[in-house]
Amino acid sequence: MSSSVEKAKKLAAQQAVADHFSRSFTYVGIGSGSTIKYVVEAIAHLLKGTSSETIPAPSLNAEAKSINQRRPSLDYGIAFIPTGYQSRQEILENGLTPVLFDQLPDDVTLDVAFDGADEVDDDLNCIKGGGACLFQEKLVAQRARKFVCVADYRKAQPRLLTEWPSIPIEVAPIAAPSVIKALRALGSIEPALRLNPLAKSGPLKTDQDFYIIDAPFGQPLLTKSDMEASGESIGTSVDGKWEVVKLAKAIRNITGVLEVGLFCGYDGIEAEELKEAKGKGQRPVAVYFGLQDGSVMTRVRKGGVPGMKSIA
Ligand SMILES: O=C[C@H](O)[C@H](O)[C@H](O)COP(=O)(O)O
Repeated sequence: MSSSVEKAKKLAAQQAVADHFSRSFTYVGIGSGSTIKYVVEAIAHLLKGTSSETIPAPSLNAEAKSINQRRPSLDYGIAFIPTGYQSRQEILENGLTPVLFDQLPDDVTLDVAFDGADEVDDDLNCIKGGGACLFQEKLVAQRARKFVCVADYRKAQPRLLTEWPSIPIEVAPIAAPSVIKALRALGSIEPALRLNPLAKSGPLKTDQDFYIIDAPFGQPLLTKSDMEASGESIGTSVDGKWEVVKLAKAIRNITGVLEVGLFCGYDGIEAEELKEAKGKGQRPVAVYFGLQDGSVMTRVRKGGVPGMKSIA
């Protein structure tokens, strides 16, 4: 990987952490991939020199106290919720405390969740799963008060499937052939089971021991703005092109699909569009892109983040 790309990831991560992380937080979601490691490093750097003892007891809410009682070693009073094996390792290697998603008290909402993305459109819909993580990432993102993405300049595109070639889909192994058939019927061109880098090892397995199918669709996906411009409503397609929410819903409805790597949907509309499926989509409130010139570009949800200018 070129050093300019790595530098871009790091700068974006540092800016995202500066804008969206606080020492007073109790629950922080940590995504997967090569960019998230810079987020964890930036958080650890910020927390360095702050011991758990220096956090005044009243700043911890009831749930945190309860976790602390069960886990006296919760460093800095913050539980970091991983989205898979690599994510957990990043948390541990930076001296922070992972708490698994299924150990969270029922009524807890994460203060923030950070993650990477493979491609982000103008409306902040994302493709994720390029590194075979998407199911736990969606669980964690949906549980967070705010979901923030961090990426390098290559990921900023006007529409999804502009440069990123396909949509990652996590499927039950036994259903892989029938899901591939169903994806073809939806118009996917040569959907393929993702193999291990060492092909003789067979299909790549996710953290859930499921498979990933990568599904190309030939044309960029339409956004809400496209639908408004064409006078069509969200959830329909225009000239045979898929609108992102409609496609996410159609893929989720295929038997054998655990989750689709489209983090999408629009406030008020996403719930309606996706309620027959397995939950609503999830767009980030803000995406930070590290640029080649050493600056950071931010796309923010319309009407979106307290204290931040809305530009998307
Ligand atoms: O499966 C992987 C995750 O969705 C990643 O967050 C995504 O692929 C971005 O990864 P990276 O930061 O390595 O570009």
